[in-house]
Amino acid sequence: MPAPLTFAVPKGRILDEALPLMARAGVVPEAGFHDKSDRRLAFGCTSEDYRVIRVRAFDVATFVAHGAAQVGIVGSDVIEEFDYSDLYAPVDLGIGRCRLSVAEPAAGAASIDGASHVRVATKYPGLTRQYFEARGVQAECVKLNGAMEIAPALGLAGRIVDLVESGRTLVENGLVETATVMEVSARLIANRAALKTDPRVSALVERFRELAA
Ligand SMILES: Nc1ncnc2c1ncn2[C@@H]1O[C@H](COP(=O)(O)OP(=O)(O)OP(=O)(O)O)[C@@H](O)[C@H]1O
Ligand SMILES: O=P(O)(O)OC[C@H]1O[C@H](OP(=O)(O)OP(=O)(O)O)[C@H](O)[C@@H]1O
Repeated sequence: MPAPLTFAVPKGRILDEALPLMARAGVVPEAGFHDKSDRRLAFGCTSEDYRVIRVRAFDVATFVAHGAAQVGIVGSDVIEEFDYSDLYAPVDLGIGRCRLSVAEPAAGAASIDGASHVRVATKYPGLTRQYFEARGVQAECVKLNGAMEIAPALGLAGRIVDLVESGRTLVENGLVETATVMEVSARLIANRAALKTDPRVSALVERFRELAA
C-alpha cells in the first residue's frame, strides 16, 4: 500500500465551500477534522488513499510546490503571487470568488505618494509591484498579513492592494476601490512531478475537472 496522497487545504473561508467538492471527488476527512478543539494538523480520510492537512492559504502553495503535499486547493491570488514553476493549477473550482484591488482613502490619497512612486500596504508585494510597474509607477510595498484596510488612516501607506468581495470592509474603513489587479477564484493545484509519477494525482485532477465542468 503506497503512502497516502497529502491534500492541503486552507483553514479559513475557502474550506466550507471546498469540503463538499472534495467529498464528491472522494476525499472525505475523518470526523476529528471538523472538531475545532482538535489540535492535529493532519487527518486521515475515509479512503486510505488520502490524508488532508490544514494550513495557512499561502502555505498551501508552498507545501504543494515543494512536493510535501501533492494536491491542494488555494486562491488564484496566492498562486499568482508566488508563481512557483513546480505548481500546476489545472482546474478553476469556481469557489472563493473575489478580486484583488487597489484602494485608497475616499478623501484622497495620502501625500506620501508621488507621481511615479506609491507606497502600498499589502499581503501581495509581488503582484502589487508588477501591477504598478506595468503602468510606469514604482511601488514601495509595506508587507502586512491582514487588516490592510487600516493602514492608510494611520499613515502607513497611501493605498492598499487587498481582496474585495462585497466591498463592505473598504466602505467601513473609509476607502474606495480605484482599480482591479485581478479576478480571483479557488483552484485545484498539484505538484508537477507528482502529477507525472503518481496516477492517483492525475485521477484526482480528472475527477475535479469533471466536477467543475
Ligand atoms: N472576502 C473574500 N471573499 C471570497 N474569497 C476570499 C475573500 N477573502 C479571501 N478570499 C479567498 O480566500 C483565500 C484565503 O482562504 P482562507 O481564508 O480559507 O485561508 P486562511 O488560511 O484562513 O487565510 P490566512 O492565511 O489569510 O488566514 C484568499 O487567498 C482568497 O483566494
Ligand atoms: O469586500 P468584503 O466582502 O468586505 O471582503 C473583503 C475582506 O475579506 C478578506 O478578509 P478576511 O475576512 O479573510 O480577513 P483577514 O483580514 O484576516 O484576511 C479581505 O482581506 C478583506 O479584508
